[in-house]
Amino acid sequence: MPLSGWVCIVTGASRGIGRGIALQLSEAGATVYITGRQEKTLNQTAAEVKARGGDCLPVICDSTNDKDIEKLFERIKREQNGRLDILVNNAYAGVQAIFENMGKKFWETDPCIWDSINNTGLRGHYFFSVYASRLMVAQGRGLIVNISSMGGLRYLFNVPYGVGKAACDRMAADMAVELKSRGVASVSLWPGAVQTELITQFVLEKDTPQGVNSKYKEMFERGETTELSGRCIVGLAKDKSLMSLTGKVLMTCDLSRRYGIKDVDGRSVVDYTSIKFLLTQVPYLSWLSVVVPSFLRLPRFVLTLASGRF
Ligand SMILES: NC(=O)c1ccc[n+]([C@@H]2O[C@H](COP(=O)([O-])OP(=O)(O)OC[C@H]3O[C@@H](n4cnc5c(N)ncnc54)[C@H](O)[C@@H]3O)[C@@H](O)[C@H]2O)c1
Repeated sequence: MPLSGWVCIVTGASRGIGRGIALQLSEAGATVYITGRQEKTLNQTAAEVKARGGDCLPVICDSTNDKDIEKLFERIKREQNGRLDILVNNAYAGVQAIFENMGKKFWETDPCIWDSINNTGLRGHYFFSVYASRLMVAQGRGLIVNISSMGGLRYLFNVPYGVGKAACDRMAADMAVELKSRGVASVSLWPGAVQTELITQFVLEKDTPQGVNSKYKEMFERGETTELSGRCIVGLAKDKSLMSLTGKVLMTCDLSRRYGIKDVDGRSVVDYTSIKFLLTQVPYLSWLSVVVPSFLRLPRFVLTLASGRF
C-alpha cells in the first residue's frame, strides 16, 4: 500500500477522470476526500471505492462556491490534524458545453460558455490550491496536480477551453516557483484522450458525432481509461525525484513509461509524442509509421516551439 496513511483530495470525482483518480489513490491506501455537487453520484463513487477495500469520504462541495471550499478545508484540518498530502484539481463543468457548441466560432457562441468552462475548471482550482498550500506549507511537503490537457499548447475545441488549459499549466508552474523552497510540488498533468462516460455519450456512441471529425473519434476509440491518470499520480507521489519535476507539464504517456505502468485494462498507453504515432496522423505519410521504431520521440523543445508564441 504505497500511500497508506496519506490524505488526498480529488475534486469532481463523481464521474470521469476524477472518479478514476479517486479509485486509484484509495486502492494505493490513501484516505481520499472526494468532492462534487450531487450526493447520489458522489456516493456511487464512494461505494465503488469501498467495494475495492479503499477509504473515501464524499463531500458535497461545489467548486464555484467559496464557502463550500473553505468548509472542506476546515473539516480536513479537524479530522486529519491538518494533514494533506495530495490535492488533485480535476472538477470540470465544460464538457457538455464544448460538445454542444463544437464547430462554432467564439463570436457565434454565448459568451457565458467562458463561465461553464473556466469557473469550476480554473478559478475553482486556484481556490483549492490556496487552502491546500496553507496546510502543505505548514507540514513542509505535499503535491498539487492540475488536470489539464494538450489544449494548453495550442488551439483545441474553442477559445475558452485553450485559454483555461494554458492557464492551468501556467498556474502549476507559477505556484511551483513559490512552493518549491517549502517542499511542496505543483504540476500540470495532461491525460491523452480518455474514455469517460460523457465522451462515450457524445462521441463513441454516435456514428457521426456533431462537429467531431473521424480523427478525433479514432483517438477516443484508442483512448485511456479514466483510471490511468490515477495510476500516474500514485507513481509521481512516490517518485524520489518529484521536486525535479515541479512546475512542469507532465503527460500520462511519459509517466506511464517512467513508472512502467500499463492501463488498468492491460492495454499499453498511446504515446502521443512518438514519431510513429505522429506519422499515423499525417495523410500520405502514415505508411512510414510501420517502419519507424516506437522509441523515437519528439524532443520536448519541439513541443515548446509548437505553441507558436514567438
Ligand atoms: N475526457 C478527456 O478525454 C480528457 C482528456 C484530457 C484532459 N481532460 C481534462 O480532465 C478534466 C476532467 O474531465 P472529464 O472528462 O473527466 O470531465 P467530466 O465532465 O466527465 O467530469 C467532471 C467532474 O467534475 C464534476 N463537477 C462539475 N462541476 C463541478 C462543480 N462546480 N463542483 C464540483 N464538481 C464539479 C462533475 O460532476 C464530474 O464529476 C478536465 O479538466 C478535462 O479537460 C479530459
